[in-house]
Amino acid sequence: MNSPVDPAVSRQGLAATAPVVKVAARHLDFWYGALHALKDVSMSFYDRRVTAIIGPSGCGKSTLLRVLNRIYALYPSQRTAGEVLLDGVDILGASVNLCRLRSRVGMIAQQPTPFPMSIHENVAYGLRLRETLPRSVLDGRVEDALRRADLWDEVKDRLAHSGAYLSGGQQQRLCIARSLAVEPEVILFDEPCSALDPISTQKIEELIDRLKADYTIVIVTHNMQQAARISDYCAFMYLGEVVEFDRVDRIFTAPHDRRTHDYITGRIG
Ligand SMILES: Nc1ncnc2c1ncn2[C@@H]1O[C@H](COP(=O)(O)OP(=O)(O)OP(=O)(O)O)[C@@H](O)[C@H]1O
Repeated sequence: MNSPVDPAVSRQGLAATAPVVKVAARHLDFWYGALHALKDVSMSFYDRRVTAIIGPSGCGKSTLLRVLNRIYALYPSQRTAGEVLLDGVDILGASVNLCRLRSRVGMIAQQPTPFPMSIHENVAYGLRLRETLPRSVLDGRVEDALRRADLWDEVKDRLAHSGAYLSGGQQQRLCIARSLAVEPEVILFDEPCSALDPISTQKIEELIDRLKADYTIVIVTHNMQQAARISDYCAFMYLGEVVEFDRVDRIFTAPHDRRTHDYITGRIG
């Protein structure tokens, strides 16, 4: 069940259309060994909305994503303090099933990373790990994920071919299909277009716009036009802190903090 409407949003008079909090970081700190990379981060990510995270290089954007699906837990020297609530339940707790968490919170990396296997197997792989399905059902789920990732028409006649021979943009959509196949609720995009040409970028942006009807989406981007085009909310990070979080139009037209203003006008970063 989802958490109640965020009080900060209600206060802004948005209650009639206020979205529901899906993920909430509360007083979150993160360390790479001795390096304090996230400092007292508190912010919410809303259901069926796109939230962009912007800020200069090294400010902690990717680190925040890595905490949201606990990928950092693979590295013993990396640790957190505080809470990250997913539907109100802290995912940083010791009892959390990390495999299940990473199905619920999918991650799309900067560089497309298809597995060294066929297009079909790329999408079927995660499904097979989770459940044993008859071939016809599995094929149907693979087709559905590829359709939702806007890739089906381009690959339906070569599902047995290697994913490595697709274009960069197609590979990125294959990775999105792979994530969608295991039925996530939240999708984290870490600069998903930085390695893509403008047409492939446009396709991914259109896809994200459609996906937000069903998912909570968080996107890290260096491209402020992209943040303005596709996000509903935006967080500006600086030196490990969330300096400002608001509706994207406010961030870009009337930021409250001088540092946000300086970043979006190109004075820092
Ligand atoms: N694996 C790691 N080990 C140690 N320090 C790291 C590691 N990854 C990132 N850092 C450091 O943590 C801080 C935040 O890095 P992070 O990658 O989250 O920044 P970012 O805002 O995503 O940067 P960019 O926009 O350049 O990708 C930086 O000081 C970075 O050098």
